Amino acid sequence: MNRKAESSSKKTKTKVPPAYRNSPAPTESWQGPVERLAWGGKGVGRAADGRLLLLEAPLALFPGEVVEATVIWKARHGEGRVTRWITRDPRRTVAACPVAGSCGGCDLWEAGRHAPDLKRQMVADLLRRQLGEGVAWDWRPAPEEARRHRIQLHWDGTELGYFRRHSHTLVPVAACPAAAEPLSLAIPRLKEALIGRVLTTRPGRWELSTGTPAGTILATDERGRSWCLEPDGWHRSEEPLRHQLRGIALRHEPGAFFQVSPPWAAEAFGGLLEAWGVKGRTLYDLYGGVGLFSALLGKQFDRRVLVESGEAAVAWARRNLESLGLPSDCLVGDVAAWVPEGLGHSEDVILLDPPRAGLEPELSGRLCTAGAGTLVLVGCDGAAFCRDVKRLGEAWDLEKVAVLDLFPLTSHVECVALMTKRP
Ligand SMILES: C[S@@+](CC[C@H](N)C(=O)[O-])C[C@H]1O[C@@H](n2cnc3c(N)ncnc32)[C@H](O)[C@@H]1O
Repeated sequence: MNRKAESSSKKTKTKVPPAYRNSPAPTESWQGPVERLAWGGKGVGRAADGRLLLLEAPLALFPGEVVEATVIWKARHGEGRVTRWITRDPRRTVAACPVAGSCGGCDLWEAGRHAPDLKRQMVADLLRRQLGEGVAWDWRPAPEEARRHRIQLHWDGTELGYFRRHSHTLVPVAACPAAAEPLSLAIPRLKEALIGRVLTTRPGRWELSTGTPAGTILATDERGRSWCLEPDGWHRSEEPLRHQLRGIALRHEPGAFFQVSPPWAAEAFGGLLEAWGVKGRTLYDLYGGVGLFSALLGKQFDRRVLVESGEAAVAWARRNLESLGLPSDCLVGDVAAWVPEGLGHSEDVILLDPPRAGLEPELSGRLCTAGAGTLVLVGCDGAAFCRDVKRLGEAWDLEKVAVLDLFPLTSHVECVALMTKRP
C-alpha cells in the first residue's frame, strides 16, 4: 500500500469503544438472566456452554432481571453491554438526575433507595468468595444527606460537564444532585465565568470543592490555581479548605486528596475505630494524607508517625496535628520504601490507607515481620483489599471487617479490616 492509501485507510477506521478494544472477537448478541452482581456492580450472566459473562449497564442491574446485551468473548469469559431489558425488577426507579446514564459518575441511580441493598449483596459475594464463609462483617449504610464535597468537571472551551463513561466525550451538566447543594449551584457560575473569560479559557479539568460545613466554594484548575466564589463572582484564592469534623478542625489545599464526603467519612471512620477500641502507644498513620486518621484517633495515642508521599499534604498534616495539640512526626516518603522490618512494638498500631491498587507485595511481606500488635487496613477497592488481607494473613489474624458506604449512588465502598499480630 502506498503512503497516501495507507493514511487514507487510517482516517476511515471506525472508533472502537474501550471495552471492545484489542479484541479479535466480533460482537454478538446475548439474552438471559442476571445471576448475581459481581464486584464493581457488573451483572453476572452465563452462556449456553457455561462460560461466564460480565454485564455492564449504565444505571444498575438487579439480580433476576432478564436482559439483552452486546457481547465480546475473551479467552475465558465474555464482556457485554446491556442494550435492552426483557424483564425489569419492580424495585427499579426513575433516576432523579437528568444526565444519569450518560455521565460516568453514579452507576446505581435507578436502584434508588435499594442501591445500598445491591451494594451489600455485591460486598457479601466478594467477601465470601475471597475471604471465606466464616468472615463476619459490619455494614454501615450512608445517611440520606451524604453528598460529595468535591467534583471534577471538564471544560472543552464551550461546555462544562462530566466525561461520559469509558470516554472523553463531554456530557454538559447544569447541576449535580450527588454533590452538596452549594457545589451544585456553583456549576453554572463556573461555566458563566469560563464563557465570559473571567477565568482561564483553556480546555481542561476543573475541581469544585467545598469545606465542612459546605459553604465556601473553590474552583481549582489543572495547575492548582484556585478561585473562591463570592457573591460578586470568582476571586483568586490561596486559602485552604477547612473542615470541622467530629470536633476536630482540618485544613488542606484545594485539589489535593481528601475524603469525598468528609462529614460522613469522619463519622463512619471515627465511630468504627472508636467501637473497635483502636488505641495504643504509637500510631503509624501510613498513606496519611493531611492527617485525618491521626486527628480522628487523637488522644488515643501518645505519639503519631505519619508517612505520605505528597509534600503539600504532609505540610498540612504537620500544621493540622500541631493545632490539635497532637505530637507527631510527619514524613514525606514512599510507604513501601519507608516501612522497615519489625516496625513497632506490641502496643503500637499500624494503620494503612493506600490508593486503590492496595499494598505492594514486598510491603505486605515486610508488614508480616512487624512488632506492632494491631493493624488496620483501609481499602477502596474490595478486590485489592481482600488480596492484601490474605497476604497479611501469613502473620496477622483477621479480627473484624466493616464496609462503609462512603460513595452513595455508586457501586464503590470502603472496606476496613482490624487485624492482630499472631504471637
Ligand atoms: C486513599 S488516600 C488516604 C489519605 C488519608 N488517609 C485520608 O483519609 O485523608 C491515599 C494517600 O496516599 C498517598 N500516597 C499514594 N502513594 C503513596 C506512596 N507510595 N507512599 C506514601 N503515600 C502515598 C496519596 O497522596 C494519598 O494522600
